[in-house]
Amino acid sequence: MTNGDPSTDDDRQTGLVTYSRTLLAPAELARRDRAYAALTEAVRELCDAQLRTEVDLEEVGAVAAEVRAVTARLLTSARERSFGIELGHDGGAREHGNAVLGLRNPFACAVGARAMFWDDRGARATLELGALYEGPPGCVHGGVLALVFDQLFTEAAAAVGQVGMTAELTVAYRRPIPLGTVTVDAWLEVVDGRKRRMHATCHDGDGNLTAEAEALLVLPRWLEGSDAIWPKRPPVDALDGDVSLDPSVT
Ligand SMILES: CCCCCCCC(=O)SCCNC(=O)CCNC(=O)[C@H](O)C(C)(C)COP(=O)(O)OP(=O)(O)OC[C@H]1O[C@@H](n2cnc3c(N)ncnc32)[C@H](O)[C@@H]1OP(=O)(O)O
Repeated sequence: MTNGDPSTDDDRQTGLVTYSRTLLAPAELARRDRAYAALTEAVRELCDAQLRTEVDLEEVGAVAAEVRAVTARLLTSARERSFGIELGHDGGAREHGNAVLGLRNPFACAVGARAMFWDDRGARATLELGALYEGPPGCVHGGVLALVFDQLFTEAAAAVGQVGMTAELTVAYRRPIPLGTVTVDAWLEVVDGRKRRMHATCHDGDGNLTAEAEALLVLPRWLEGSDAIWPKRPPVDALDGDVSLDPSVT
């Protein structure tokens, strides 16, 4: 079974999680990552522009035709299915299709330098949630925040070597979150066999606590004893300095 991408080897199946290993040299991998990251950012900017544009309808029609032409160009060579998990040379996961942090996913909101980092206690994301993520007028959609919490729990669990799948997720929304900068911190509280109990907070750009979340992650039975527990590491446009995780945002 192959994933349709000649730059990776055959897929490995571990329970439900399918992953592949890159065959590309590190320098070539980095070159490609930068190119795809630039394309993703350009598409994200397009999405924001199309949401907010007020150009006349004739121009809207012309732009729609141009965008369809560009889409057809990209599809002249494309994977047959979703990105999945690809392992890099260091064994780290390249989850480039991930809905929150995927380098090649224009919907992802935790992409880019300083967006996501990990330490020996958990994970933090500092995100710019703009007009594309609106729920209540001028505020972040509650479901988008739940999505971000879910990913942060996975990141925090991986950072401390206690991966698991989300079995339960509870969010307490304490105050509306203005669109703009939000900071989410997640950490492990208790390990009980295959069960990991997690906690997380969300602060707005002014440092106000806006939401808290709890989750139960369970290491699936089929993943016990597997080597598919990958290290976390900075994205391609790596952090430009040491940033330590502090659960209390100041
Ligand atoms: C591994 C990293 C992959 C990346 C993860 C990315 C993060 C995500 O978004 S995950 C996506 C959303 N979540 C899912 O799809 C999970 C779907 N559910 C499942 O796959 C399974 O139900 C799973 C893995 C949670 C548990 O299955 P399984 O390994 O068979 O566990 P099982 O033996 O039934 O239960 C183990 C323990 O967990 C408890 N448990 C399991 N599910 C739940 C639950 N929903 N609520 C409360 N407790 C639960 C059981 O009661 C049991 O407890 P105890 O040991 O005290 O008896």
